[in-house]
Amino acid sequence: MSQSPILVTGGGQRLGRYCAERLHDDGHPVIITYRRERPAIEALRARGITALYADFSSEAGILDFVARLKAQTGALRAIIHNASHWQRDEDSPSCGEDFALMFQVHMQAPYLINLHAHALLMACPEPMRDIIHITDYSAAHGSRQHMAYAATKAGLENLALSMAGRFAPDIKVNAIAPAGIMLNAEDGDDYLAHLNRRSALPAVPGPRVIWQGVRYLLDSPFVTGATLPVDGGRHVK
Ligand SMILES: NC(=O)C1=CN([C@@H]2O[C@H](COP(=O)(O)OP(=O)(O)OC[C@H]3O[C@@H](n4cnc5c(N)ncnc54)[C@H](OP(=O)(O)O)[C@@H]3O)[C@@H](O)[C@H]2O)C=CC1
Ligand SMILES: Nc1nc2c(c(=O)[nH]1)N=C([C@H](O)[C@@H](O)CO)CN2
Repeated sequence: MSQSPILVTGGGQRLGRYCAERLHDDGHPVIITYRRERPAIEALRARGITALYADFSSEAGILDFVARLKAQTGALRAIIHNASHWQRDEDSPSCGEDFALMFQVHMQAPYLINLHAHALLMACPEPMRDIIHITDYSAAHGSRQHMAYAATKAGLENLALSMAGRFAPDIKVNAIAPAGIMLNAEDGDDYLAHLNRRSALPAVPGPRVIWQGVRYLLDSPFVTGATLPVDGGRHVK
């Protein structure tokens, strides 16, 4: 039986790309979304991964993507909502726009895609179907420097709870709440030290720990409505 594809939003780099490549290695057909054409996207295509353009910054952009997704496939094994805009709370005139953008990407896109792609998941003939929301440790704990980001990730986490109840028993819906997984180019040694001070286990483990969570949730027939913390035990530090 040919397998139905797994959709990874924002799969062109870092955690999303790593999970997309491991899913492909495991034999799943994979569809990723990207905004910016670049060599990494071409490299993924060369591996046989389908790349669809998507800009989730507006409802029209989300619905445009859904239409192209439906033209691409008649079924989905899973949807992994990884796409994210990470922005500090700036004391600037644009802070309202920043909040709105993170609402669009972290909440409206997963909400609309899950509802409009529900039929694609239901068309999957495999025994299990999944939705996984990649949230953040800060969703349950807040963040003094990333309030809008944390609030919209909390909304994403709450959507997973609601949709787990709405879509059961046909589709499992879970969240993974990471913290301090990968650094960014601008992060220096002082920031790494900061992350290690906040973590009970050595911080910045890299994307494999998120992939392990994704694989676990996809393979577990009895887990839904859960949030898997992948945060180095930050809450016990
Ligand atoms: N890295 C870490 O340590 C942690 C990560 N997380 C979460 O894990 C997930 C992956 O993290 P990471 O790989 O670092 O994330 P990145 O910020 O590196 O990548 C996010 C992806 O989302 C896409 N994206 C951003 N804005 C939009 C938009 N408006 N429309 C469509 N796509 C968009 C980007 O696509 P493109 O590049 O094509 O523009 C990008 O590839 C995220 O949800 C993040 O919040 C949580 C805690 C820690
Ligand atoms: N979309 C993103 N969200 C987050 C990132 C990121 O790079 N992109 N990074 C974090 C980490 O906790 C950061 O502190 C270490 O790089 C949180 N969310």
